[in-house]
This record gives sequence, C-alpha cells and structure tokens, in this order.
Amino acid sequence: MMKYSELRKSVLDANAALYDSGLVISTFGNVSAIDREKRVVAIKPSGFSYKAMQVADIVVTDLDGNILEGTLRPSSDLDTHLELYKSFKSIGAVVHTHSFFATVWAQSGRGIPAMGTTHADYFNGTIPVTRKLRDDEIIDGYVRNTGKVIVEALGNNAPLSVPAALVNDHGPFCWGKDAADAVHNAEMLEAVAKIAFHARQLNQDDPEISDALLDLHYQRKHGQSATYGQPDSSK
Ligand SMILES: O=C(CO)[C@@H](O)[C@@H](O)COP(=O)(O)O
Repeated sequence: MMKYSELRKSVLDANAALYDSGLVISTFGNVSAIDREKRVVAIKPSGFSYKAMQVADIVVTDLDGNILEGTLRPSSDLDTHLELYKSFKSIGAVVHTHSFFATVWAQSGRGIPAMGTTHADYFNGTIPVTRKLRDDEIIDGYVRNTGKVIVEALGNNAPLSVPAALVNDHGPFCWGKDAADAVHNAEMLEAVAKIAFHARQLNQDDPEISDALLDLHYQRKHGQSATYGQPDSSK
C-alpha cells in the first residue's frame, strides 16, 4: 500500500510532461514535488528512463533525504531539491533540465537579462547564474552546495517572481507553486534563453527593457484574468 500515492502520481505525470516537452533527453533532468503538511518529497529515480517510469518507481523521502517509500535510488540532485524546499517556502515543486539554450547560458557563466516582454511575462528580472562550485565541494561522489549557490544567486528576488536559476557549469533549475507550474516555467525558461541568445548575436549591446515595461508585463500579465483595461462591452 503506497502511503503517498497521490504525490507520487503527480510527480510521475510531471516527469512525463517534462519528457514530452522535449526539454530533456536520455535520463537528464528530474522533477520533484513536496507535501509540506506530511513533510515529504517525491522525486524521480536516478538515471531512470522517463518512458519506462511507473508510480512505484517514484521515490519518497523525508526532508532530510531518508527514503520513506520506493526501492530505487533517488535522483542525484535530491539534496539540491531539498535545499530549495527548505529555503523557498512558497514553492511546491522543482524541475531540473539540461535544456539546450538555458544550459548554454549556464555554461557561459552568464545570467539571462530581461531584454524583452517575453522574458518579463514570466521572470521579474535577470535570471541569475550561480557562482562556480569549487572542487572541494565535491564530497562522497556528489557536488555539494548546489542548492546553496542557487539560493545565494536569487538574492532578494521572491522565488516565484524569478522561478529559475542557472547553475554554473551545469544547467538550469526551475520551480513553481506545483509540479505542472514548475514544468511550465522550465519551458518558458528555455524559450526565453533561446530568444536572448539570438538577440545578443544580432546586437551585442542589446539593452535590457525598461523597468516600466518589465513591471507592466510582469505585474499586468495577459489573458482573461489580467488586471489591465476591462473589455469594452459597449462595442
Ligand atoms: O547532471 C546530471 C547527471 O549527470 C543530473 O543533474 C541530472 O541531469 C540527472 O540526474 P538523475 O538521473 O536525476 O540522478
């Protein structure tokens, strides 16, 4: 009997959605989600085929990483996911990918500046890149402190206002209020990373958008629930 079947199913579905998005190849990347009331996290098993994954393969741990349900080894990024949940109280899920353009920015050691409204619709400012992790932070077969450098890089930004960071030498981590939101943010990150890469190729001096335009797009949003001008029913 699986005690955390609903959480595990939501994480299985999000990992499947991540694979279907094309943002991950092979077994790169991972998705987890947290149940803050039960104080548990469900995460993808390490190195496991997305196509073959079943609910019973999703690993459940406590917030210290102790396995509570599941027989497989949890993702090698579990410590990073747990650190983000402990530091960012407003998030419900974490996604890691090696998506092409976001990873290009991460490996270049540069954050993605807000150069257009597409960026501003989802990220309220520069998407930060972390410092490089040092060789002495490689301990017992793991790169430690990845979560710590993400939290440092985000600085004073509210986690859900800039729901992504680029880990230097590695790749992007994204998060959201739930697993579907986190996967969507990973998709938007890759779209924005690709636009910014090519914009910079055309114009090295491409300035960032104004604070006013950033604020308009980030705060206003768009769509039926947007807060700008009400539909003119008189037309
Ligand atoms: O970079 C790697 C593996 O080399 C990890 O960040 C990730 O992409 C995949 O690791 P897991 O399969 O989740 O353990």
